[in-house]
Amino acid sequence: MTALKSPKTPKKEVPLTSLPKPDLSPRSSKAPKPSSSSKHPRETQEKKKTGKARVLYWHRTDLRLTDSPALCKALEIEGIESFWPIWCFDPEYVYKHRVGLNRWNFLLESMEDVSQEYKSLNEHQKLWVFRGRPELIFRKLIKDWKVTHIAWEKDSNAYSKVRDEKIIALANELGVEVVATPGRHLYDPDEVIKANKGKPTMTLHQWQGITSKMKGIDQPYPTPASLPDPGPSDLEDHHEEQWGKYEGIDLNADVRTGKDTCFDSLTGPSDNPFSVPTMDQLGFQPATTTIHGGTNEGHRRLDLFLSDPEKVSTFSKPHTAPTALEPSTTLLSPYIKFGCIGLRELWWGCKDVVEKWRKNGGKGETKEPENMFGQLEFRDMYACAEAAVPHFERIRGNSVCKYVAWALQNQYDDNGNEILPRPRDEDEEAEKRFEAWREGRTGFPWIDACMRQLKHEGWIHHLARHSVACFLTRGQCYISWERGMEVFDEWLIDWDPASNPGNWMWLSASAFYSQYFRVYGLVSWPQKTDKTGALVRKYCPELKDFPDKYIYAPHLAPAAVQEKANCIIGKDYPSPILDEHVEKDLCIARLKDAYHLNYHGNDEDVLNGTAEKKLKELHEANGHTHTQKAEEDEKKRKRSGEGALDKFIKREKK
Ligand SMILES: Cc1cc2nc3c(=O)[nH]c(=O)nc-3n(C[C@H](O)[C@H](O)[C@H](O)COP(=O)(O)OP(=O)(O)OC[C@H]3O[C@@H](n4cnc5c(N)ncnc54)[C@H](O)[C@@H]3O)c2cc1C
Repeated sequence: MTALKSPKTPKKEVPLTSLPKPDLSPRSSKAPKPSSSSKHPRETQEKKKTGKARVLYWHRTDLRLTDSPALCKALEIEGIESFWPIWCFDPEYVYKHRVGLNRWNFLLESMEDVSQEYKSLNEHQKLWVFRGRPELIFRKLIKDWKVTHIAWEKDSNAYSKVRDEKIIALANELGVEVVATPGRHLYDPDEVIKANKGKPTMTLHQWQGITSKMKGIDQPYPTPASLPDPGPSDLEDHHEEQWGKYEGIDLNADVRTGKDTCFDSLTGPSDNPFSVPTMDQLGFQPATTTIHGGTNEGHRRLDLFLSDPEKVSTFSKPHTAPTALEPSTTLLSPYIKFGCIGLRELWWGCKDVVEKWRKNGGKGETKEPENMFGQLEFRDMYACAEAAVPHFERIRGNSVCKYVAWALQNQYDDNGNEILPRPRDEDEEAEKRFEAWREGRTGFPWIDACMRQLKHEGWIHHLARHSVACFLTRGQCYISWERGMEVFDEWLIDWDPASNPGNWMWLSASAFYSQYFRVYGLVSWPQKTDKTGALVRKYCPELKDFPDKYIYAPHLAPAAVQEKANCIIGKDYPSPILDEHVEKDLCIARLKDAYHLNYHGNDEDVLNGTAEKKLKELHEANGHTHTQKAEEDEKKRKRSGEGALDKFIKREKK
C-alpha cells in the first residue's frame, strides 16, 4: 500500500467509546500490519467478552476507509464484539440496471482493493461479499450471526431510498439498530432540501445561498488504524432461499458470455468463500478501459492533482480541453462515484493548496463556479435536485423538466410503467440517427470520436459530454435526452443518478439552463482546442491520414485528398447523417415553440398527450417541420443561384 498524505489534519475528534477500541487516525499514519502471532478471531473473542454489539457495516458506494463519516460512526458503536464490513451483490443491480463492462470492472477492482485495506488493518478482516438480495441476506445474518446493528453510508437518491426503506423495515421487525450516516456529498442533500422548504436547488447560486447558512463542510474524517475482529464466519447455505432470484428482463444480456455463476451460492465458490466475484463469475466479457478502480489508485490521482498548486489554484473548467489525449481535468469522477476517495479529502486538500499558493504570492486564482470548488458544488446541486424531484430521471411526471416534443421519448403503459424492452419507434429516421450517434458513425468525426472513446474507456471529458448531448438533443438530432442519458447510464464508469439526468436536462435546455439557441459547432468547437484532431485520429483511425484542414469535416475534402488518405467518405467512413446547419435551425425554432408553450413533465396536458399534439400543431403553423424547411431552403437557393453543398464549402473557406 502506498503511504498517502492526509490533505489536512482532521479537526474533528472522534470519541472512541467502544470496546475493543478501533484506532482512528489520519490516513497519513500508515496502518500497522497485524503481528504474525495474532489469534484466530473466535479465540480472541473468548478472552474479550467485554462487548455485545455485533455490527454489519454495509458498503455500497463508499469503497474506502479514509474520510468516511459512516465508517467512523459505525466504529463508535458502544461495545463492539464483532464487526463485519460486508457487500451484497444484488441481482436487481446485476440484471435490472444497465451497467457496461468498464463499470463492472472498476467496481470489482475497487471492492478487491478495499478488502485488502481491511486485511492490512486486521488479518482476520476483509470485505465479506454475499451474493443475493440484501433483504434476504440481512434476515439470515441477523439470525445466524446474531447481528445487533447495521450501519451504512446514507444516500438520498431515489434508488438508495427504496433500498434503505426495505432494510430499515426489516431491522425494525427484528429489533436491530440502524446507523445510517450521510457522507457522499459536501452537505447532506436531505438537510439542504429541508432548509429550502422541500424544494430542489435549481441553480448553483440557490444552492450556495442555502448552504452558506448551514454549518461548514466537515474536515476529512480520520482513517481507522485498527479494526475489531469479525465474529464467526460459518454460514450454512441450504439454498433455503433463492438468493439471486430475478424475474425481470436482463438489461445487460448483450454483454454476457452466456454463463454466469455469481448467484450459485450465497457466499461464492467453496474454495474462496466471501470473495469478490470475477467478471467471469458475473458472466461478463473482459473490460476495455484503461481506467482502474480502487481507493489506492483514487488517492494516487488525488495526490497527483494536489501536488500541482498552480493547476489546483487556477483550475478553470471552461478552459480545459475536451480534445486532449490525456485528461485535462482530474479524472476523479469514477473514484468519487464509487466512494474510493472522500469528498472532504478533495475539498480540504484543494483549500489547503490554494491557501498556500495565495500566501506564496500565486497569481491568477480562479473563482467559482469554474474552479474546483464550483465543480464539487455542481455535483451537490444536482443531488439536491434529484432527491426533491420525483421522476428526475425521465420527462413524464418530472416537474422541473420542460416539455419538448422530442423524437424517441420513453413510452409508458396505462399504469405509468415504462414499456420495456422498448418497441422500435415508428420514427425510422430518428431511430437511424440515434443508432449512428450511439455507435459513433454519424459522419461527424468529433461526435464519433467522443462516442467511441466513451464506449471504450467509460469516461469522456465534460465538454465532450456537452458536445454529444447537445448534438443528440437540441443541437441537431432532436431526440429525447432520456435516450442519450440511458447510453451514458450504461457506459459511464462515473454514472451518477443525479448528475447524469441533471446534466442531460441542462444540455437539452430542459432544466437548469435555457439558452437553447447556443449550439456547439461540430467543426469549430473542437478546433478551438486542437486543430490537428488528435482525438479523432486515435478513435477514428480510418481518418488518421486526412490533413488537419479536413479532419473534423472529411466529407468536404476533394476526392483526391480522400484517395490520398486511403479513406473514401461514404465507403470507408460514413457521410454525415444530417445537414448540421439546417437541423440546427429547425431545432432552435422548435425549442422556441416549446419555450413558448412552457409545459413541464408533470402537467396534465403532457400526461394525456395533448401537449405533444399542441406543440406539433404549433411547429406546423410556424413552418418548423422538415418539409416546410426544405421547401423554404430550396426557394432561397434558387433565388441566390447556389448549389446544395455550396454553403458548406463557403463556411469552410471562411
Ligand atoms: C451529459 C452529461 C452527463 C454527465 N453525467 C455524469 C455522471 O453520470 N456522473 C458524474 O460524476 N458526472 C457527470 N457529468 C458531469 C461531468 O462531466 C463529470 O463529472 C466530469 O467530466 C468528470 O471528470 P473529472 O472528474 O475529470 O471532472 P473535474 O472537472 O476534475 O471535476 C471534479 C469533480 O467535480 C464533479 N463535477 C464536475 N462537473 C460536474 C457536473 N457538471 N455535474 C456534476 N458533477 C460535476 C465531479 O464529481 C468531478 O469528478 C455529466 C456531464 C454531462 C454534460
